[in-house]
Amino acid sequence: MMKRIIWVISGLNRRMMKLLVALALIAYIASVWGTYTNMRSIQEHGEMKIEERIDEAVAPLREKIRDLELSFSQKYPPVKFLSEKDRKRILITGGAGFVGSHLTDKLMMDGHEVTVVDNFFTGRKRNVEHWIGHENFELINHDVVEPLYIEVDQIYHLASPASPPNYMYNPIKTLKTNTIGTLNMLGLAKRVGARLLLASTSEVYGDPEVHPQNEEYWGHVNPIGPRACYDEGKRVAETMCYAYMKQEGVEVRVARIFNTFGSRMHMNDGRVVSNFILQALQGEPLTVYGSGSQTRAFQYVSDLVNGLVSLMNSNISSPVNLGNPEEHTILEFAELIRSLVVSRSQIQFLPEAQDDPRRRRPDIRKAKMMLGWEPVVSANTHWIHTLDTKPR
Ligand SMILES: O=C(O)[C@H]1O[C@H](OP(=O)(O)OP(=O)(O)OC[C@H]2O[C@@H](n3ccc(=O)[nH]c3=O)[C@H](O)[C@@H]2O)[C@H](O)[C@@H](O)[C@@H]1O
Repeated sequence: MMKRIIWVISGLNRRMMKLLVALALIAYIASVWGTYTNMRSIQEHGEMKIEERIDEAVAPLREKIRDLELSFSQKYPPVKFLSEKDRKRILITGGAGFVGSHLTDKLMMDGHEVTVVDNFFTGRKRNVEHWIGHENFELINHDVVEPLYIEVDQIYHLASPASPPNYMYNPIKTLKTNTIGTLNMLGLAKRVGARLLLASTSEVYGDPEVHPQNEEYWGHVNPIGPRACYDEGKRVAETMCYAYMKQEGVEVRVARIFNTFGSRMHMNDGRVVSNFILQALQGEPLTVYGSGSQTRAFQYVSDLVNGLVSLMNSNISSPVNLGNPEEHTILEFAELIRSLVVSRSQIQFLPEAQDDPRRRRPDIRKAKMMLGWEPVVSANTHWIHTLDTKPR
């Protein structure tokens, strides 16, 4: 009997055991599955959390980048689109200077690719800073006295100090810039097959015996005077252009630029326009050198820039005068500035500058006839903008 009971119990136990083992197995599998799914959800949750955190941290940066991109694309003056065929690669030496920066504006706005080269002796970065970062624009800090190797289609060679106090300050540097600098640029033009426009000057006529000055006149320059570094430097630069044209077939253009004024002239430039305006604004005496009977004719910078571009794209290789023939004595000019600024400044007569040209006025018939160019801006309305630095 006892055996039977034990057998029943053990039979029961065996079945129970099986049941218990099965249950334990199921529980184990369930728990393993649960842990696995739990772990996956924790992991997924964790990954999501990390992503969320990264997103949170990056979002303000993304916004900043978007703002920057927007401000970049908005800050440039409007630029025309030019097809590959019409778009030129243009180098402007002295492109951060007074005339150079206005030329840069014009060529950029016309849709060309512009490389400005300047050693910042008289040029200023801020004259072209509104183009920095634009895909068509490049600024290179370089002195043209050193050779330059770049690929371009046209070269506007403007690099040189132009104000008498500036060019007389370091006459050897002025000579090197106008001679070695011009040789380097003509060498570049020859190598890459570019056309070069030289910014020459009315100073090649010196203290002229012919009035008004036309392009046929050979000039009257003192080769050993204080202005010679500039006058003779520009004269030999012209000579170099025609030697390269004749011997190497380089396409050259020569603009003889007469007195020019406009925004971005530096207030310490030392030329008469900025001197008189600054003196009148500060109520200081207007410094007239000599009797003030010497004459000049002033053109506004936008007229000059249009003339330069039109000459570059013409087929005229001989020199062309670019200037406004409206002539004033320096004394008349001092009085005009005084009345425009409504200033109580006195006029102070100082000793005459050595070799100062007594008369200067361009004969612009050639430019009118061959380029269809003439000044359109009446100088009088623009004197006051001279010391502005903003794009205008
Ligand atoms: O303005 C320009 O674009 C030209 O300026 C200068 O030629 P310059 O005519 O001697 O220029 P200024 O220094 O402005 O002198 C003009 C006249 O004003 C007189 N001046 C100048 C400054 C001053 O404070 N007071 C004064 O009476 C000068 O003696 C000169 O007779 C440069 O030499 C040229 O290359 C340049 O093209």
